[in-house]
Formats: sequence, structure tokens, C-alpha cells
Amino acid sequence: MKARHDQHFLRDRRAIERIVALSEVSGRNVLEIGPGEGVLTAALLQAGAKVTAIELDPSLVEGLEERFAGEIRAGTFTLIHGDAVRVPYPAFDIVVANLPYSASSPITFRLLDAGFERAVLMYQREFAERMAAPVGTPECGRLSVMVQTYAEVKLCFNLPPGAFSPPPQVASTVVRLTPHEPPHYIADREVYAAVVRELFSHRRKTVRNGLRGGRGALGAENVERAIAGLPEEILSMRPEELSLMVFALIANLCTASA
Ligand SMILES: C[S@@+](CC[C@H](N)C(=O)[O-])C[C@H]1O[C@@H](n2cnc3c(N)ncnc32)[C@H](O)[C@@H]1O
Repeated sequence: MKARHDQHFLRDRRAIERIVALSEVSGRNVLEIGPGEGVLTAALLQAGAKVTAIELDPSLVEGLEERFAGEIRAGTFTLIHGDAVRVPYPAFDIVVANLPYSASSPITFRLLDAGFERAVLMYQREFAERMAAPVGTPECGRLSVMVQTYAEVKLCFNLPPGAFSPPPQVASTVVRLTPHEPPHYIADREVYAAVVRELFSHRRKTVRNGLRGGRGALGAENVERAIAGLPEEILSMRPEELSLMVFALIANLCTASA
């Protein structure tokens, strides 16, 4: 049975230590998403982080307020009761989370928008592998392209279901994301995101047909200008065959004043 709110609590002490070591949090502002019973929170505070956490479940919020009453008073821990897909994020340097797997995708996109110095995040293993799939291969998708445009993705280590209580039905992977500047000039990041989204929402279609299918979101005039500016070789490719450079080229052609 699927756990309510993806509640699988990490029980593997060694994994908690490894996550904290990878995060390098001493003296930094850390955002934690889904603190649950606070096992990772306690380790982050112990390592000298100032933590703000967002938790959805009111009964867990109550437990956290009791467990960390001293840290809340001291100002080293702030708890936000809310949905990490919707609430505004506080200012933070580093994000660390054992994520609710059903919300991994929207939370990852929001974190990329918010910007961070480093992210150490636990995902369902298949999701992490998709994120790291080389762009230009059949395994890549919108997630791989968007994450790899803005960050270096490192798969750090895997954990079996038995590392959690109750155990999830899937294996997990801890990923470290280190932001970098996009490798190719992007005139407008919103247009870039829209082009990647539109092309992958029709992933069996060629670039020509995918762009035409995305006229509503991208603007018919922008689409026709891009199609006129692209060589046939690119127009007849599918999104999974494109490089980051070609995604940037298409997006820049779709950008009205680029
Ligand atoms: C996989 S558990 C991790 C709990 C804890 N960090 C740990 O490692 O033991 C995911 C946590 O995220 C919380 N959660 C689920 N959906 C959420 C959302 N949309 N926003 C914030 N927290 C959420 C759950 O209540 C749960 O505490």
C-alpha cells in the first residue's frame, strides 16, 4: 500500500551521516523539505546548520515543534507548515531532503528556479537515473535536459527499501546537484523551459511537428520564425536526439527579440 504523504522515515544512521557529510552545512542556511520525524533535521542541526523545514503533515509538525522547541527558541530551526509544491521558499544556501517521491518533479523544478549553492536530495532510484541520463540518448527527458542545463548531477549512493520504515516499494538514490551557468547562451529562460516542455510533451514527434504542436504556448509567429531558421537535419530529429546546444538554439530562435 502507498504510504500517506510518502512517509517513509530514514532509519539507516550511516546514510544520514553520508547525506550530512555531502551537504557541507556548517554555518549555512539550509532548507529541508519533508523533515518527517526530524531524524535528518537533528543531524543537520548537530552539524551546525541553521535549518528551515517545510512539512505538510500537521501531526508531524506538532511532533517537530516539541522535539526541537529549544532550537526554535534559539532561532536555529524554523518550521513552515505547508506544501513544498506551493509555499514560497525562504532564503537558503543549501537544500537537503529525503523528498516525498510523488512530488519530486515539481519540487525539483521549483528548487532550480529558486537557485541554491548545493542540493543533496534523495529520490526514487529510477527518477534519479532519469535526471542523470545523458542528453541526446533515449533515456533522457524534460527533467534531464532542464536539470543538466543548470546543474551538474552526481548520483552519490543507493539505498534499499529496508533503510526506511515503513519500507517503500522502490529503491532510492541520493543525488548531489551543483548549479552551473548554462553551457550555451539562453536569451530567455522561460522560453527555454517552454520549448523543452513542448518538445518533450510530444516526444515521438519531430522537432518541426513538436514546435507546431506548441504554437499555443510559444506563439505561432515565434514557432514559424524558429522553423524557418533551423536546418532540415534538426527539424526532422526527435527531442531525445538533441544536444543542450540545439535546445538553446531552438529556444533563442523562438525568443521574440533574441
Ligand atoms: C520520505 S519522507 C522523509 C521524512 C524524513 N525526512 C526522513 O528522512 O525520515 C517525506 C516527508 O515529506 C512530507 N511531505 C509529503 N509531501 C509533502 C509536501 N508536498 N510538502 C512538504 N512535505 C511533504 C511527508 O509528510 C514526510 O514527512
